[in-house]
Amino acid sequence: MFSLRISIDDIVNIDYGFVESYLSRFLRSSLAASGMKGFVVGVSGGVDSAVAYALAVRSVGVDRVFAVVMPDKNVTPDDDVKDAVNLVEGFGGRYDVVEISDIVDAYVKKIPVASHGDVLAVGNLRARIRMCILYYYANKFNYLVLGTSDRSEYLLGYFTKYGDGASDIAPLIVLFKTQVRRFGEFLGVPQKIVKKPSSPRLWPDHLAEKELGLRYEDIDLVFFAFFDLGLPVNEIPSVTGVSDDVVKKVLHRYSTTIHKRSGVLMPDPKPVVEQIVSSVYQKIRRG
Ligand SMILES: Nc1ncnc2c1ncn2[C@@H]1O[C@H](COP(=O)(O)OP(=O)(O)OC[C@H]2O[C@@H]([n+]3cccc(C(=O)O)c3)[C@H](O)[C@@H]2O)[C@@H](O)[C@H]1O
Ligand SMILES: Nc1ncnc2c1ncn2[C@@H]1O[C@H](COP(=O)(O)OP(=O)(O)OP(=O)(O)O)[C@@H](O)[C@H]1O
Ligand SMILES: [Mg+2]
Repeated sequence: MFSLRISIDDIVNIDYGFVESYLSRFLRSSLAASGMKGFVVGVSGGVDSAVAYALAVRSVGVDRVFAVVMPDKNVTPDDDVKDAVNLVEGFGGRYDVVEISDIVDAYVKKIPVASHGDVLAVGNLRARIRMCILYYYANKFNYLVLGTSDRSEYLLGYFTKYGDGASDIAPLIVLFKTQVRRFGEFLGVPQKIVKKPSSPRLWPDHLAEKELGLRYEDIDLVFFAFFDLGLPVNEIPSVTGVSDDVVKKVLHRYSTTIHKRSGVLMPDPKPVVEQIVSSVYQKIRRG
């Protein structure tokens, strides 16, 4: 009997030339259809935004991409700012550095219930402040906000709702995190960034794999087996070598974050509309 085994190599060893031409066409045609003039992107010094930036520059030209580096001096390592700036300067790109700690402090001071001890709420606030700043640039320059989310983070719901999860266009959503790293190498993103452990930097020493209690290699194997191969959950451990506990943990994250990938919860307008329509018909019948 044939027994299927897959490893992370099956996922990461793909044709990145094909991926680039597919995503570049997508960026160019979406930009043309939108009537907007370019892309604005938050560049953090991490791999996702570096790859999104490099892809955009190679797709539409460096003059149509603006990078905004938005450190918070309380949580962003200086090295991240240097990596972000070096990346953009390496492409000859335009950028601003906007330090956000005063903005975060102003919110915390003004909101009666807020305190810096609310680690998650303040962390998410940082992500949402960055979103507001990016949309300022988008409005001002008639640009689209380029999202940086990869498929692993998206399926895990590992992003701030209406923070880094909010954008106009998100090309990397087709690639798992492990693939984004390889794609970064292919696009010429510096090794230091490609190899940097993922971190949202929403609080000091915040590391993605530590917070999740999961490794991206396992996450990507599980999602690939479940969504792309369509395997039943109980077969995933033997096919991927990922333990049953980890498989369940990954899929639990997916199922508890469905609200992050759907629109705003809205009631069906029909019952209210029907009342109005029936009174209009009564009026018509009465002449
Ligand atoms: N069932 C439901 N239906 C509709 N809405 C629902 C809901 N359950 C919660 N909500 C809403 O969603 C909110 C919770 O979502 P959210 O505010 O996003 O907050 P939450 O998911 O709790 O936190 C964000 C997570 O994403 C991670 N993150 C953030 C930013 C960047 C990155 C990165 O990888 O770089 C990672 C961060 O470390 C943290 O683990 C609730 O406060 C509530 O408003
Ligand atoms: N200091 C920052 N300056 C500018 N943009 C930022 C900053 N921190 C976060 N962002 C934006 O929020 C996005 C989400 O952060 P996230 O940490 O997931 O991505 P990353 O840092 O690019 O890569 P990684 O997930 O590997 O850390 C970033 O890609 C970037 O667009
Ligand atoms: Mg990061």
